[in-house]
Amino acid sequence: MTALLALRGLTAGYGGAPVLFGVDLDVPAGAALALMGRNGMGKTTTVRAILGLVPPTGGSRTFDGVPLAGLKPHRIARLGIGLVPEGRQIFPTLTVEENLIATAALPRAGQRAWTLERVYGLFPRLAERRRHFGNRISGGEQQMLAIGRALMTNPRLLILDEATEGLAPLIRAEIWAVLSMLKGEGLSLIVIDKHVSALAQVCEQAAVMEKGRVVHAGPAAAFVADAGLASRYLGV
Ligand SMILES: Nc1ncnc2c1ncn2[C@@H]1O[C@H](COP(=O)(O)OP(=O)(O)OP(=O)(O)O)[C@@H](O)[C@H]1O
Repeated sequence: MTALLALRGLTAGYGGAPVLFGVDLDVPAGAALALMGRNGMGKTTTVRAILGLVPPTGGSRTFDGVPLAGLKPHRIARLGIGLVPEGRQIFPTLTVEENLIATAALPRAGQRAWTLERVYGLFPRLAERRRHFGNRISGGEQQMLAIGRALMTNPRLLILDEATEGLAPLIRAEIWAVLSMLKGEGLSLIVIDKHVSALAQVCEQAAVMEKGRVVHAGPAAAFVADAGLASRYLGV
């Protein structure tokens, strides 16, 4: 089966300093992949390189069989890759509703479209805060907004970079429940997060990065079950 997203030998860096040294990664359609690794190993850079936000210097990226080389980030996003970026990047001077509308894109044929109502159904707190400015809502609400905003682009693959970082346990649980539901509806996911057991509840696949390469890939449940792997690769 062709992967929805396939990376082969992807290299990238910042200002001539290489960070990715040949990343190989597959995300089959409908699958959820946990992307793990210690700080600074290249997870965020991989995500940024997928979207062309950091220009790759070598290797290949394909999404649904389409080569991404040479495409601008907004074109790549329009193919159906939604990003919930590290740090949320909410527009502070737009309201919750305006944030959701700002990036909305048309669905693909046969896709059940994301609407304001559907996002509010997923996160009722956002409906209550719809007229509040982005910088006047809590961190948890901002994270829900970042997810809702990415969903409004009608993605086929949703990438979440540290989406539960710094959030209270109850809010984290709400976000994990939403991710499970989205996966259940057939959305493909790449999830970067430090909470390994929660990751394994949502993701069936795990990949671990070390120094700009994927050094382990396999079932997430097996990774969690083997304390030696977590200790070796994550230091936990
Ligand atoms: N904008 C940047 N300019 C220069 N170097 C950077 C930049 N962003 C990241 N790096 C470097 O690239 C390497 C990989 O960072 P990256 O953020 O991709 O790692 P990560 O696995 O996502 O870790 P973290 O969990 O800390 O975000 C690190 O050495 C980091 O210092």
